[in-house]
Amino acid sequence: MTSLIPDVDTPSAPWTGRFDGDGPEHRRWWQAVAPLPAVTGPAGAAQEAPQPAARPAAILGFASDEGVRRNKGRTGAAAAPEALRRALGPLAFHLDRAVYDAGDVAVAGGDLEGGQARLGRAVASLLDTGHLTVVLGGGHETAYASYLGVGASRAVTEGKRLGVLNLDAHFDLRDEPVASSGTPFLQMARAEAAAGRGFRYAVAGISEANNTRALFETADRLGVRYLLDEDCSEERVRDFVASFLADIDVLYLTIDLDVLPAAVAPGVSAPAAYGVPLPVISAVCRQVARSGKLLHCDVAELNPEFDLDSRTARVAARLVDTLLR
Ligand SMILES: N=CN[C@@H](CCC(=O)O)C(=O)O
Ligand SMILES: [Mn+2]
Ligand SMILES: [Mn+2]
Repeated sequence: MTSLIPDVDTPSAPWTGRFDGDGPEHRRWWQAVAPLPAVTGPAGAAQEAPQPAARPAAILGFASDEGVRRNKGRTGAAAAPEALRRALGPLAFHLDRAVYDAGDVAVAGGDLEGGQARLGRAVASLLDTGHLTVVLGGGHETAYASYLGVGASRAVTEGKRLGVLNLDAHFDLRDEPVASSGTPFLQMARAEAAAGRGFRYAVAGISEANNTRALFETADRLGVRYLLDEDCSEERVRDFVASFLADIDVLYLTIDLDVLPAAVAPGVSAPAAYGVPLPVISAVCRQVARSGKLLHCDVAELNPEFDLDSRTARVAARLVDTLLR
């Protein structure tokens, strides 16, 4: 099968999960996900099912922890796309949309920038062919790769106002000589300025104790909207997200799993001492899914090496499932 997206270098691995039967009433993710079909290629399994109404989703893995390594964190996130597919596979499939797996972009030999460029081209091509794109990171350097795709998509280049909503304990606005998992949103701010566009960036879950005064000053200078972790009640976050959504046309949502409490998400580079409760994060995902503005999303920072009973991967899988409802 010819790939729609030449920049993807690893073919999709087969999805697996529990088998309860072939009928739609038994369907789980592993049975519903189909390889991304070529433009004129044979129909995938998802096309054999009754045609769902919603925009098809396309999943891409970004197998990278080069950004985490450069940011002096705990490496291992390069194995996350595989762990996330393994956690998604057994989930019961209740979605009203087709889901395709477009494979992985792997960062090799420390070439983070090359990998980000390739993922960006793949995302832009999938967006421009009508998909809701979902990237399974990768360290949070995934966000800049995602942005390259979103920023190059027709939706954004033709004038839709883009908003970037980050659920994260960290701003990731570091001003460093090299790109890393700590720099993606400053890179975006600069790229948006170069494109003559405003940068609309909001973060929920910021840990005051884990972001220096310099980072808060950068956030203020860039007009970043943020909510501290201790202020993330369900109601406050709902209002925060609603007011952000009101000012944009299309949303890129990025979930850094270290926004969750360490007991819920132990498998990350920097586990959160405080963290935003899972029901709040899950409510944001439902709110965003219902808004009709979600253009692209990703989950980042899963490190399977430090996970316990795949707890973090299971939580991430459930959030992805919620986002695609
Ligand atoms: N992706 C970003 N990570 C955090 C890491 C913080 C830490 O290691 O304590 C940051 O750079 O701020
Ligand atoms: Mn973080
Ligand atoms: Mn982050």
